Amino acid sequence: MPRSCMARAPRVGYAATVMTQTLTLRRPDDWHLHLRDGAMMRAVLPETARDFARAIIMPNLVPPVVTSGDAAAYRDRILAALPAGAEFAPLMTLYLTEQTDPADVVQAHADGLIAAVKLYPAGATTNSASGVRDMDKVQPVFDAMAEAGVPLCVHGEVTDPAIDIFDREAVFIDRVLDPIRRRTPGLRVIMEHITTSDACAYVRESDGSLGATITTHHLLINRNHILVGGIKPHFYCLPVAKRETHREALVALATSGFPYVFLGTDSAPHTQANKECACGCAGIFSAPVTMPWLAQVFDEAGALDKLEAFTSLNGPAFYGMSANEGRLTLEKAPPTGGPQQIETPDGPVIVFDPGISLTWRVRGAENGTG
Ligand SMILES: NC(=O)N[C@@H](CC(=O)O)C(=O)O
Ligand SMILES: [Zn+2]
Ligand SMILES: [Zn+2]
Repeated sequence: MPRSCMARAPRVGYAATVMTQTLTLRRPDDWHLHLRDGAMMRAVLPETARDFARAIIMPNLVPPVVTSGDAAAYRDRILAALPAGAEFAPLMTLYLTEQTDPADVVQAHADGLIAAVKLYPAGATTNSASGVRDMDKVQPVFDAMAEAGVPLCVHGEVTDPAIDIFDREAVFIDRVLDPIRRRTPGLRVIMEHITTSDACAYVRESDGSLGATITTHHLLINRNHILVGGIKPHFYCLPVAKRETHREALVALATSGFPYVFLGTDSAPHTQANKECACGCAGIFSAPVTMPWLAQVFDEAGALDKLEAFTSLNGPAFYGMSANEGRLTLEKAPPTGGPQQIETPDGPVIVFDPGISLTWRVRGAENGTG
């Protein structure tokens, strides 16, 4: 990739102080992850399984994971691709369509096959063409989910072409999300990959039925990183990064210890060729470097004591699961120069690099049950 074109961040960088500080956390989980399928999945899966014990697996394959049968087959392909000795559990999701059968959803959840259902407004993001156009058509599914306690993960952006791309998340809250929640009492909702102070304010009002995930990259980049000094396709994702005040609101919320906010990396691999082209795909691949970058963000915010809540405690609590017994240790020391890209048979996938120096690294993981 054209490293010379990578952002030198216009905002103040982090100090590169070298100390022998360590931080041991319960092993983290990733509550929003794209593993894809086939050769790409085999290439990226070890990058998540190394640091994370569990991940919510996004269902936006082509074709999508729409039935319990699809989810079981996809889960088996993931388990078969795990490196020997890896302790990693994929938490499966179903892709909500206007044809989704409420009974299939409820049964799949009762069987422990799925952890959640995913709502993509049709056309909102990568591989969302089969998503929902008319929310009324899926109300019976929402009602059944509320009754059975099945969480709903949401890509929260409107697709109305009249709405500016930077406003699509805030408008979604008012026009779509809040109405769904009002007409479906008891429905547990996760607003995924939030990017705005509007979403932060909305989730802060939660009574426990609404949670939110925040990605690694939205804690580190703003829209200037994408657009100033040349267009940077590796910083392009959806929802698109917003202005700096929004990033600051996200950091404040993530580092606050607020119980209904947790990590969802949205690590979304696309090949370099599919990112660096005339119509580059949305998605940032952060799995290999997420934990060091998060340590740096929390360190800089003076909130290292809140990192474990964000990565390892709040998510399982929201989903009604136990925290992991294993541990992950990070150390404040210069990174050992991990790979800047992952090789796949389809071509390289570039690893997220916000263009400032990284001062934390993962020392290692100790597994435990759970
Ligand atoms: N976040 C992204 O920019 N892309 C994701 C889809 C998504 O999570 O919206 C992908 O599948 O590539
Ligand atoms: Zn999304
Ligand atoms: Zn995603």
